[in-house]
Amino acid sequence: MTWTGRIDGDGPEHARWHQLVRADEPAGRHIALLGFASDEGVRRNEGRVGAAEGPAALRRALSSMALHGDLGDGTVAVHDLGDVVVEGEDLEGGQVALGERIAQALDRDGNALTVVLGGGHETAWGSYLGLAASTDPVRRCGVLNLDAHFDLRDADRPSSGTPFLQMARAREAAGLPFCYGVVGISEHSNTRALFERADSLGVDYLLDVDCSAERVADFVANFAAGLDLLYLTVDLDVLPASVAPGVSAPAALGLDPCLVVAAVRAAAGTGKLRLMDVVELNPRLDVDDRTARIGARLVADAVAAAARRSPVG
Ligand SMILES: N=CN[C@@H](CCC(=O)O)C(=O)O
Ligand SMILES: [Mn+2]
Ligand SMILES: [Mn+2]
Repeated sequence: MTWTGRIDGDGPEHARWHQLVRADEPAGRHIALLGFASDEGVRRNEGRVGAAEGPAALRRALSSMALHGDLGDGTVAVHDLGDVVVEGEDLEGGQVALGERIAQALDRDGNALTVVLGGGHETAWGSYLGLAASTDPVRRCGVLNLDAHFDLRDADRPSSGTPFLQMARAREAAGLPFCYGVVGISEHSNTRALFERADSLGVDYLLDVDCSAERVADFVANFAAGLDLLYLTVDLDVLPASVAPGVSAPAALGLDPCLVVAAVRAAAGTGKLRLMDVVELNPRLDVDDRTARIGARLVADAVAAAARRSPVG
């Protein structure tokens, strides 16, 4: 765990993440952070590996960011639970371990938000396992994905391209609805078969070319309206390649970062956000840590919003 950086002083007015993140279990209200060091999903999906180094790069980018309000004065703690590491090709074992750690984090008294630092988008299946193990099944959960891709691939084995089809099938097997929304879909990066699968599953989506501040805010509000709990998953390839070069599949167009910030804030602003992950950061491909920095910024925005709110049950 590397939490180091600039120090301007000890008081809350100088607070930065590296000064306040702790590894011991907090007694009161807190945000939990957990890394998923995994390359195996992207490797299986024929992508460019390196996402296993994502959690460390996101922590480095968060380290010197300023903390305000209840986070800055330590009233709301940030608890770093370390990393779940995928050993060799055992992605499934890693996802089960991640799910167990997430469920424990979500079930701790005072947990305001749990944030997972990926890993490729296979991280999302571990996130789902954790949410499903922690949550009363009658509660209405929704999965909101900010992504250029549906990741609804039907493949021989799980990968970074399959997590949301895995969720759809698990929900169907349990007799539960699957509420899945995606903001930022690129027509050119998803085949007709994937659009047809999305339609057959009743997926709500907003195309990249149709995203404006108003439409993104409306989409998130409408998606969350009928839900009790929200899980937000952010694939950094939803951003333009100039903003997020450090991903396996950079976007030719992508969403303006202000729109992605607006979507994250809208999701956190519903008061229903319990779990978030940021995925697909590949530090080997990054330029000046640009991708890590915008990923950290999105985490920081969600964490700040969660710290301002009462815990969601
Ligand atoms: N998580 C990755 N999803 C994309 C990758 C596409 C690509 O590599 O070009 C997908 O499988 O569709
Ligand atoms: Mn993607
Ligand atoms: Mn994805």
